[in-house]
Amino acid sequence: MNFAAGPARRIGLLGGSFNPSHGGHRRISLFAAQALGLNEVWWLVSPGNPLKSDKGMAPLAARVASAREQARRAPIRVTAIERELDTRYTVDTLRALQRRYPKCRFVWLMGSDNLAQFHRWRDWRRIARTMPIAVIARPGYDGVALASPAMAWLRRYRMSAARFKSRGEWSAPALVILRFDPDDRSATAIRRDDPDWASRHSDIALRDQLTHRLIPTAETAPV
Ligand SMILES: Nc1ncnc2c1ncn2[C@@H]1O[C@H](COP(=O)(O)OP(=O)(O)OP(=O)(O)O)[C@@H](O)[C@H]1O
Ligand SMILES: O=C(O)c1ccc[n+]([C@@H]2O[C@H](COP(=O)([O-])O)[C@@H](O)[C@H]2O)c1
Repeated sequence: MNFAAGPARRIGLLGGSFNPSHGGHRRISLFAAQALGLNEVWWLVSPGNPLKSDKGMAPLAARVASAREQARRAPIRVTAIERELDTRYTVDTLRALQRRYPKCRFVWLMGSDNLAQFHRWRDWRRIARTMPIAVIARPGYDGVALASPAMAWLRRYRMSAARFKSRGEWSAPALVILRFDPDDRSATAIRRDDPDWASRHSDIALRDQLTHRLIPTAETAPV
């Protein structure tokens, strides 16, 4: 990607299954962008969460299509770049992204449900040393996240969103907890209420495939 000379672009990375994507993803991304002073948020639609079974997981193309729909007209890029990078573990993905986009500054975004089990991720301390982390409060998970093994280690690196936003350079580890009017939407609830969501998105995915946009990378994805 070519960037004009000038200050580094500040990018939030939200990895997820997006099975399917929902308004909560959009809302937390826009909120994080505003609170942290980000230029963009990139959604990394995961080929497969290493801790989740494939059972009930819709095809990647349908999940990407649902994410595109949610990201419309927002400074959010939808990518399935892990497929292109051939990475599955976040630690590997983040290293590869930093190598590929040296002019970007990245912050890893996740909901507090993921902080609660972050200590189970491969090389999670290395992830924290690779880039700052911002955690978005999620109804029902904040207590368990704050009491989690990862939080016991991360809390010494905690800083306010205002301090983070005003910093020219970012360093890691750094942890920002973002609190806002919590959003209780979840993909689990959508799958329960609308089990056929993926078949509708398959048509969109097929059309995208025909126009060679099935799996957008960060370069090709629309802003
Ligand atoms: N309502 C929400 N509030 C805060 N964070 C959220 C919310 N929904 C999703 N996230 C975060 O967005 C990222 C991607 O989420 P994901 O695609 O797994 O959706 P989900 O709703 O959590 O799915 P599922 O219900 O299948 O677990 C994760 O870091 C998750 O914690
Ligand atoms: O790297 C790991 O060990 C790891 C373990 C669990 C989840 N992740 C990543 O966490 C992100 C959120 O996943 P999910 O399924 O909760 O939306 C997604 O990018 C996954 O690839 C990563």
